[in-house]
Amino acid sequence: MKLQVAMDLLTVEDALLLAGQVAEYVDIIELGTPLIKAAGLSAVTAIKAAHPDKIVFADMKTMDAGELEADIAFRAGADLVSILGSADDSTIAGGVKAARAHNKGIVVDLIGVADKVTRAKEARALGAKFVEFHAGLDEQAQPGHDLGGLLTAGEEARVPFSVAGGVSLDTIESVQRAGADVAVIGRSVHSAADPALEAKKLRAAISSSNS
Ligand SMILES: O=C([C@H](O)CO)[C@H](O)[C@H](O)COP(=O)(O)O
Repeated sequence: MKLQVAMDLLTVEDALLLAGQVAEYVDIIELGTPLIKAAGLSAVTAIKAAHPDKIVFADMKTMDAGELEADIAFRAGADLVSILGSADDSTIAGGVKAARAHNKGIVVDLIGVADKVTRAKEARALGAKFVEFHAGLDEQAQPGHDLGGLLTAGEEARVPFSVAGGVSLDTIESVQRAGADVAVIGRSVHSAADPALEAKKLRAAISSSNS
């Protein structure tokens, strides 16, 4: 299972600092949606230039104009770009067309989708590299939120998938047991007192479960 760490910060400087601290332990560096909205796609370019050996994920959360938005993110240096599962099929297909032109990938984010299993299969059939079973920050803040539902849905869908939604050191092994291809971590790393140490522990937790 790959480890994806989300730079959910607001400036390129802060993102570069965090990426520098954690890159050694991480497979995929995500430029979070708030960062892209605050700083623009220059954030993607800066991170890819600093970490050319890492997979760079632009969390665009595109809802329309899939081909155009994916194209500008790939041109900026992204290897993976997210499109929302709630978007029209043509938006996902447009993003996939751009990804194929750049030899890159689209990730379909199932945030807010009620029937995640069905939409995951549809997204994969449309050409998504993988789908993200995701409970967003607002959903996580609601009483009774539990990662378990996402993991069960991911297992059931039988497509390549990532899991995002408050994943931490306490839960990363359950994400791996569910068969996820990627664990996405935001606050557990960027809000940690020592982000590098947290990323190192997450990497170790994955590695020990592999053996
Ligand atoms: O995608 C995210 C969210 O929608 C804000 O843009 C986060 O990167 C994702 O949820 C991972 O963050 P945590 O939930 O804090 O682990």
